[in-house]
Amino acid sequence: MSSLAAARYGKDNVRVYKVHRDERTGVQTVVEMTVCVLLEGDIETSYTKADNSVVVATDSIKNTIYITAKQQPVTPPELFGSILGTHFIEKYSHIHAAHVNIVTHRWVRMNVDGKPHPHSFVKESGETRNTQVDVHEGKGIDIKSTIKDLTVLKSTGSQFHGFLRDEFTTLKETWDRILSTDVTADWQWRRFNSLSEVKSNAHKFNNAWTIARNTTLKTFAEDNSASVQATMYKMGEIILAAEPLLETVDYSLPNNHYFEIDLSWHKGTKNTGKDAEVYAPQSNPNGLIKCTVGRANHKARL
Ligand SMILES: O=c1[nH]c(=O)c2[nH]c(=O)[nH]c2[nH]1
Repeated sequence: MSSLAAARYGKDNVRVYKVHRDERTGVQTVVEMTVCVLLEGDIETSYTKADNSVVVATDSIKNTIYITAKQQPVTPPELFGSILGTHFIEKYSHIHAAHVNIVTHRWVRMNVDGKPHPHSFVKESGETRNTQVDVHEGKGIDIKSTIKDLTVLKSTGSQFHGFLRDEFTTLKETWDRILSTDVTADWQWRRFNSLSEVKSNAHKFNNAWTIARNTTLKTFAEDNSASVQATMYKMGEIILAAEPLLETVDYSLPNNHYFEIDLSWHKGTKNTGKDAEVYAPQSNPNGLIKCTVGRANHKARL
């Protein structure tokens, strides 16, 4: 005998673009996002008894995403996700949770001849702004915001020494190395009790994103890094201190290695240590360093 232990379903990879046209100034603003909505509730019989009467078709879920984007603001994404998720639990009495994931692509206004262009944009690298919104009927709304794939490199100002040495160690200590990573930073908001509470705090979402991004870049650039671990912890501390509604800040940082190349085989060319100029960027393997920074009263899960 088996039973359904868990189930959720919905539409993934729904690509949506919305333009706002300011008729007065002629300035247009665009948002492009990729949305996933998964629903949970009294839907067991659709799996166990082929009962489709409880199924809100994933096609209808996609349509709802489009209609909500038309009728409601799509920024900040945390607000749009909350409005969308709340719609499903209010509209369908047998749906008890909606999980909304939004990836917002970075179309940044072009500067042409030093002036912001009214309707032309450039996509800035692979970086995205994401949010995961989980709306739980009768419990509230959990929101996590994310910066994903913000790729950075510093050519000095990073060290790594004093690490444990034993019979498995070959890595040399360094007081000056290249540091590069693809930043994933998440910040978890304390639970919102209702959609109206999300709405009354909506101005904080863009602000927190700006703080998180600026803090990540500034700390990365300015910290004379003892390790990825020590630098990422400093970032998390600063972000938590700046926004009281945040419970935790998470970082996940691959250490994208750049290896020195010994070129002494060519006419005694010096290219190591203080003479190193030409390096070999590595794609794998890479270090992967993660942490969650919480408040002092936050229970650690180490
Ligand atoms: O900043 C670092 N942290 C590590 O844990 C580690 N391990 C390693 O080989 N290089 C590095 N660098």
